[in-house]
Amino acid sequence: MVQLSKDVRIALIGGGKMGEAVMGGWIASGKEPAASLTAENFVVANPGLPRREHLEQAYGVACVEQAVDIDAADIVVLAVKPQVMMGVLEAISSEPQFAECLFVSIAAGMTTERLQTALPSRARLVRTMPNTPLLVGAGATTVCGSASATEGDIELVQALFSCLGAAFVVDEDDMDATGALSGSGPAYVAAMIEALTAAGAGEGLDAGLAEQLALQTVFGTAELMRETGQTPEQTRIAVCSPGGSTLAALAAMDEAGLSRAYEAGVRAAVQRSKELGAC
Ligand SMILES: NC(=O)C1=CN([C@@H]2O[C@H](COP(=O)(O)OP(=O)(O)OC[C@H]3O[C@@H](n4cnc5c(N)ncnc54)[C@H](O)[C@@H]3O)[C@@H](O)[C@H]2O)C=CC1
Ligand SMILES: O=C(O)[C@@H]1CCC=N1
Repeated sequence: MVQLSKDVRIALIGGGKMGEAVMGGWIASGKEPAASLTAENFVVANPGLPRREHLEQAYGVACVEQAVDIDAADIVVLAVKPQVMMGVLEAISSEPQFAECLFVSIAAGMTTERLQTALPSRARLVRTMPNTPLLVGAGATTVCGSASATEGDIELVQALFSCLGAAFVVDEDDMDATGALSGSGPAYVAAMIEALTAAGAGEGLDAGLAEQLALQTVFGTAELMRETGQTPEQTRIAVCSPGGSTLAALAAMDEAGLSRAYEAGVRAAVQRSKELGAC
């Protein structure tokens, strides 16, 4: 098992939604290698004062306005939007405190080749694609190395994100597709719950009840499949009585282009990731 020194210094650049979720998850985690991490191990750089005040109050972490104000770091988590990433890296690339850091990017689309051009020459880099359920310890994160990352770096980052759910090492060529599937995926599932709620309300159900039924159905189906090891196909077939209402529903959904809609959505997200990577 990979270990972290209890004095490890982790800098978070970008204290927004995902940065907070990752840092907060590590601080709260009882799992190795995050178990020993406390607020003392972190410093956050974020230009907006309200976010800094929130993070200081909620976690007791030290916050600074700009990344150049960070005085020391071993690991740097890059949690800014792709549109500002290169500017952030250029501002710190010649700062001596970052010269030998392990950088961990969570940004959509930005390739390790591109990021590495703006990093200090001796810095190492691992790229990840997490998702928002890591807020509740149920994230899905993909991890890939770079030309500069060691096997130990990749193993450490996978282990750290495993503290926040499941983490899978993949080839970098698959990162945009994994972002389009699991990175954006919570939005698709939430949109499905919204659509089912609206459809139930359209059939006369109370909207609050319809939403609770849709949510519990998504949760219960995922639990059922995880606990029994059923495949999606087995789960689907088990619900479909011959000549029954579920088969009628799936046929109508197919006719309305549901699976083509998922294909088109994931393709659009991959395309947009590639555009963001070129920002
Ligand atoms: N929201 C999501 O579900 C996911 C987001 N991501 C990636 O996470 C990254 C962050 O996204 P969010 O947290 O959603 O965005 P966000 O907008 O909530 O957070 C970004 C933070 O960066 C700060 N920031 C802007 N310029 C800065 C600078 N020069 N130095 C330091 N901080 C700066 C902003 O003030 C903001 O607090 C993005 O690269 C995104 O692609 C990855 C997976 C999922
Ligand atoms: O929408 C986005 O660009 C980010 C990346 C994956 C989820 N949110």
